[in-house]
Amino acid sequence: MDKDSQQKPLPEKVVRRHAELLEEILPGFSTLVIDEGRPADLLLQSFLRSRRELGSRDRRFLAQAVFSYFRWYGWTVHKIGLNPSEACLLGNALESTALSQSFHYLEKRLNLPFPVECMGGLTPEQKCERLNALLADLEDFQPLELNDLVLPEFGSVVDPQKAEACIRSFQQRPPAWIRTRSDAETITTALAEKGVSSGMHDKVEAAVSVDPGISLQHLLGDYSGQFVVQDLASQCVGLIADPKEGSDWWDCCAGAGGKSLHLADLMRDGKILSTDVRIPALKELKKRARKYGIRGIRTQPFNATTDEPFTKLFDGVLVDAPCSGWGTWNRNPDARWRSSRRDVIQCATRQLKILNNVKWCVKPGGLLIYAVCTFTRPETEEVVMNFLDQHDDFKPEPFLNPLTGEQTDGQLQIWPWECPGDGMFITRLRRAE
Ligand SMILES: C[S@@+](CC[C@H](N)C(=O)[O-])C[C@H]1O[C@@H](n2cnc3c(N)ncnc32)[C@H](O)[C@@H]1O
Repeated sequence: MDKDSQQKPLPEKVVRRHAELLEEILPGFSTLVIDEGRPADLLLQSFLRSRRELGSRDRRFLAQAVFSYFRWYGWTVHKIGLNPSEACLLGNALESTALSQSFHYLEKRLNLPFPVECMGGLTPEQKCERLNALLADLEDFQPLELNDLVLPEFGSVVDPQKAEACIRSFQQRPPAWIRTRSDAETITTALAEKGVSSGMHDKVEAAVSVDPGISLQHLLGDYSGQFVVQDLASQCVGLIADPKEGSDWWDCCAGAGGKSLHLADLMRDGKILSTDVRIPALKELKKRARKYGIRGIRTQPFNATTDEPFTKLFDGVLVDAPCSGWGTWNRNPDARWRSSRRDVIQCATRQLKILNNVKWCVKPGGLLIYAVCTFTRPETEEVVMNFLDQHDDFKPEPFLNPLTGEQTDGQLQIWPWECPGDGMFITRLRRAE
């Protein structure tokens, strides 16, 4: 049941407004996301900026509705052929245990040719079976399959043993993760005092999970320097890099610095050069480092595919490479309709290019860490295999899986359901002395 349905009844004009808002935005959003590849969250942000009169309840309703629309789009629009408002209603029913007042109103306005059942408690397979039974009598109906929830080419670049489990995990929003910078208990206690339940990870000491959609910055304002919002799989990258105290690292695709900040916290007194092609992201990184009182991070624009590598050598180089991002589809349900096998292949080419370019900056005996938030074979094991084929001075170095404590052979695929959270592939390579 969503938050609206737990609160006091909404006035009729609000539920009508919700239905009208969906009718207004969904057709345009569909075109922009599906045909032009624009991210749904940015479209929504921009729409909400243009409609300042909408309150937090309306915003929450729209965000939830838009994301559930894209999450089930493969069945509701592609396969069943519903119009956007109908598809949004069915998408919401598929992930709720009861329709909110606004969706109830929408249901009455629409005239779906089958009964709308709430299936929030069912597994994706059970939902599939139930919908197939409900829709069986519709003219020209083709039975739904789990595979319809992603593009047909999905299976061509993913381990066939894992493909269905991946799709299943995309249909559910994972928790949000915090990396605590002091002790996890202080943060979980502070959250409990605000009535928010949270969980500590049993292996990754700093990691705390909370329900998605909670405004942590707002709730934990007094503790703002003591935690970083960072997905659990992303925290594993820093733990696997395991930088030594006082060492000197280069984070060559640093973005806004999630991993640079983690490396800095882990190494204490070390030095990090954080580079990226995006100058605004580096400015944000600087701002975040100041907020956390972290010194020792220097930023510099750098194009890791085309710029000459530095002459300086580092104890470690982290390549958190630009990738297809398929590992994040449970958080960004529209992203699966904006990416293709072609993107995966292009990303893999760029990833190998980056590794080949920056490897010269790893000291003899130093580390090269390669990470991507995806699980497609061309961007993970194949990139590493191609790199190792060309550079026999680098060898995979075994490490312990931070999530389980089990030994790996130097590379780890974290699947989205394992954290649960983002999927991430991480390799630790040691350069020969
Ligand atoms: C996965 S994101 C990095 C996320 C970041 N490390 C973090 O933990 O927050 C990949 C980054 O690579 C950057 N990038 C893309 N192409 C690049 C290039 N040719 N050279 C350097 N950085 C690049 C993107 O701007 C993006 O910030």
